[in-house]
Amino acid sequence: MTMNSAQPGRTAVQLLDVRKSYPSGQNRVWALRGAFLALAPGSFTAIMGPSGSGKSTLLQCAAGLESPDTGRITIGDHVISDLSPDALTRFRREHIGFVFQDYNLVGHLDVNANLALPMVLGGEQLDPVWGDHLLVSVGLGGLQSRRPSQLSGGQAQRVAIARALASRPTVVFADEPTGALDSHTARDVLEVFRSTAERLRQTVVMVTHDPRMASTADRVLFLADGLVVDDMDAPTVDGVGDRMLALSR
Ligand SMILES: Nc1ncnc2c1ncn2[C@@H]1O[C@H](COP(=O)(O)OP(=O)(O)OP(=O)(O)O)[C@@H](O)[C@H]1O
Repeated sequence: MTMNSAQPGRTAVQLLDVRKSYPSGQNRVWALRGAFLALAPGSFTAIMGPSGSGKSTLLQCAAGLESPDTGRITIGDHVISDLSPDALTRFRREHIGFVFQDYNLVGHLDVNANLALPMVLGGEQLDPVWGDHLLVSVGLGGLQSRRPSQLSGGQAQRVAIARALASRPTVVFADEPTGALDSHTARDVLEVFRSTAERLRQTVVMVTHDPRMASTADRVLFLADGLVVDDMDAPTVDGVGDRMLALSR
């Protein structure tokens, strides 16, 4: 399959010729210059590329957090780039999870309240049995009453992962979810993320700078200058490292 051959409905995430620019003084800087991608349902994909190549912009556009200037973005059967801002917010709440690098937990709320927060903001309740199940799945059973300041970095990121999964989204995006963790904790957290998402049959898209993290994915997409320039199935640490070295030259 080429990167742009998949049809809507048979992919979990599809970008067709997505362009995105930001104002920069009198000019505009092009973060995405015509990005194509098609990701299979249930797949775990890593996005890599040199600094400034457009990884975060791609993730934010695909997750509906930023609007593209032009191009089409599809999640499942829904063309989200055509949705009104209100409809997009509703769609995001129901179908999309997002894990931020710096956890984004609310300091004065305990783990349980942080877990439920996105759903509560959307006017829904988190089923407590499901909430407990998620926390146990990410290895945090019994820590429901802790505040973020009473958690290690790895534990805080596990809460952030559980929170992204709480509404049972079909797709979970993660922007350097292990970037703030030491390598041992990072591997551990990623394994929990992967196995939990696998059990829930979710599609995961993760930006990372680390070839070791990328090599745990089913597939790695490489960005350069706002374009998806390469992809690698069954990645290895050395293979990913070599490809990154070639892109940085
Ligand atoms: N809000 C913004 N305003 C202006 N320019 C932006 C904005 N966000 C991104 N850019 C620019 O768009 C380009 C792509 O940025 P982006 O953050 O998507 O790249 P990246 O590959 O994620 O980089 P990094 O690995 O350093 O995080 C860069 O030139 C960046 O400076």
